[in-house]
Amino acid sequence: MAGATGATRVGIGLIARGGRVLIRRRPPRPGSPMPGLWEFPGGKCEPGESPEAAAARECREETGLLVEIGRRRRVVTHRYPHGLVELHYFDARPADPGAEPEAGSGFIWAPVADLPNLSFPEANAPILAELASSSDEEAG
Ligand SMILES: Nc1nc2c([nH]c(=O)n2[C@@H]2O[C@H](COP(=O)(O)OP(=O)(O)OP(=O)(O)O)[C@@H](O)[C@H]2O)c(=O)[nH]1
Repeated sequence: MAGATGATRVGIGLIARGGRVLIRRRPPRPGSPMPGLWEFPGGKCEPGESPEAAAARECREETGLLVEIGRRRRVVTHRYPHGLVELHYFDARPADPGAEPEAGSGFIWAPVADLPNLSFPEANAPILAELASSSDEEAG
């Protein structure tokens, strides 16, 4: 869905547990940009859908996990060659604290401290810096 700026709004879930977050490599899909980079679960808002609802829906569809969406950490507007996106990043956690992502979904629990060493889409730079600094605080 296009926002007021003409950007495509995207809801993203930072599903965290014990200092780790769920990420996967972007699968190679026909017409889908940036294959091979790591990503958080998320996707475009459907017409009339809030970024929060999109984040919850995409987390469910992509990881198989029912999640509780928490606070909106950050909104980033970024222009890619494939278009302008407005990324809404939400803290999230599995509704069932012991639940694991669906086998075959490709999602893994990555230590937050490792995220700076992995290649993500460039719009993720600010949220990665924020997550890395909060992991430093926890470690210190
Ligand atoms: N899921 C996800 N999307 C991200 C991240 N970072 C980031 O810039 N994006 C961008 O958010 C946009 C929406 O993601 P999407 O997964 O629905 O897009 P897509 O084009 O792969 O999906 P589609 O095949 O349904 O069109 C894409 O432009 C994607 O590059 C991230 O960490 N996770």
